[in-house]
Amino acid sequence: MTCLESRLLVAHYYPYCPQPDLTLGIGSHMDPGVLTVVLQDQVGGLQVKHGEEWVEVKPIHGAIVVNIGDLLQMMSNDEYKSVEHRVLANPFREPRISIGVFFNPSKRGDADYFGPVPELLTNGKVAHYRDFTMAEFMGRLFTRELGSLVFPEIQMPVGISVIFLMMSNDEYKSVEHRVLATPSPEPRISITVFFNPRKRGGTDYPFQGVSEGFT
Ligand SMILES: O=C(O)CCC(=O)C(=O)O
Ligand SMILES: [Fe+2]
Repeated sequence: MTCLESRLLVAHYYPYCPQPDLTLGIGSHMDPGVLTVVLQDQVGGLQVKHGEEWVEVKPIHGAIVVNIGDLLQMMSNDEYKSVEHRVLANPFREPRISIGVFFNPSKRGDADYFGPVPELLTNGKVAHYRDFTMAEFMGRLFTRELGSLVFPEIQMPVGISVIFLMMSNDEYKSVEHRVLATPSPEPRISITVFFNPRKRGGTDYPFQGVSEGFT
């Protein structure tokens, strides 16, 4: 896969902070690219968010930390999740040093599209993201909220219908949902595509589990 050719090395220096409770070394964020490889020294302070908890990434001599970024989350169609992380302010009397290498695609032309890789969209799997160019991606990078995906709005909600629920024998759940009345002065517009079986004859029983579901 050609999406790691561009590499950016960033060295961080976190000086001793006398009041570490009042600030952070690096605020909560998700790396935008494909992968980040981080080498940290023995001081510590890197944390990843796991559920609602911040978990320390303890320094292990010789070990590297590999972060999944937004692009890999989108290319993997959510098989891998971009990890929210931060660095605490350094309360120790020695500086903390870390080195991050950010891996990104180098193809940045108007015809170079990124998105869920087609190989992952077999067996009826639906793309959670639409394709986008790197120009579009970079354009939104600095306007996103920290700790959120670069393309939150590109994420397409996929509703699982009752028929699909029965065909999957409850592997997938039909999702109850609603739309609030819009409080903003501008109208809200959304477009929904409903996918359904075409065969509707009295003898068409191609849907495994459907008959069971109706009994
Ligand atoms: O200093 C670290 O351990 C992590 C730095 C980081 O998260 C980043 O550069 O994106
Ligand atoms: Fe980071």
